[in-house]
Amino acid sequence: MTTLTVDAAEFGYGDTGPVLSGITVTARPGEVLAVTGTSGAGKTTLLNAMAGLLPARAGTVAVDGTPLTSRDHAVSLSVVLIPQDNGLAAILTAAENISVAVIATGGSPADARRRTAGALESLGLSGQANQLIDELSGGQQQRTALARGLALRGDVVLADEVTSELDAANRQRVLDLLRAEAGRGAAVVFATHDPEAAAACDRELHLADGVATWARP
Ligand SMILES: Nc1ncnc2c1ncn2[C@@H]1O[C@H](COP(=O)(O)OP(=O)(O)OP(=O)(O)O)[C@@H](O)[C@H]1O
Repeated sequence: MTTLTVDAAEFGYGDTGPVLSGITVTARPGEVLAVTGTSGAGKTTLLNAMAGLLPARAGTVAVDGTPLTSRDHAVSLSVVLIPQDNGLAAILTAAENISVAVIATGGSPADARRRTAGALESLGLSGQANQLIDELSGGQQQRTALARGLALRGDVVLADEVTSELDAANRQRVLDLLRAEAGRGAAVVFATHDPEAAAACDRELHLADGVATWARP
């Protein structure tokens, strides 16, 4: 069971002013935490910082008390990021994208085969396993990225706008899968601008004007 804590943190880019400041939030095992806000509010900024991609200018981002130093460090602590832009390799198939990620994080080839098939099936993509990413629709690509994230079985799962291109049935399927991730003990953080999706989460942190407030603590 792993807890990710952001404490009195400030985040920004280059020498420009802060995007977010005074951010304090804990992602707890067994919970789905929604991070909401309008476009540009800083949802991706916060999730990238939680993933170890963006250092805090002030304050800390820590996993079980250990401050994150880099993305590699976060990966070693089982922090999985499902990025907004999918991050899939276009020259690989859907199944290969997932298998490579499982093997890169220490899984055996047999693990990779089993987890890839399971993750694709859970997202309704068994029929797309051997298609190249470029041959998939935007929503299928988004579900493939999610399948890859789920196959990694992270202790912390950061899902950035993973329902933005999905129809209602697939959105519900994804919300159920994020809930299942929490059910196996992961700390799940889900960035979304969709109020209905946020309502399905346990707590909601709202970002606006560079600060965070609890819409539902
Ligand atoms: N790499 C970057 N360099 C400079 N500024 C950036 C960078 N990434 C994001 N920003 C700025 O940080 C602010 C927050 O952006 P961010 O992508 O975190 O918002 P968001 O809430 O995820 O938006 P959306 O819902 O549109 O994805 C914006 O003003 C954006 O222009």
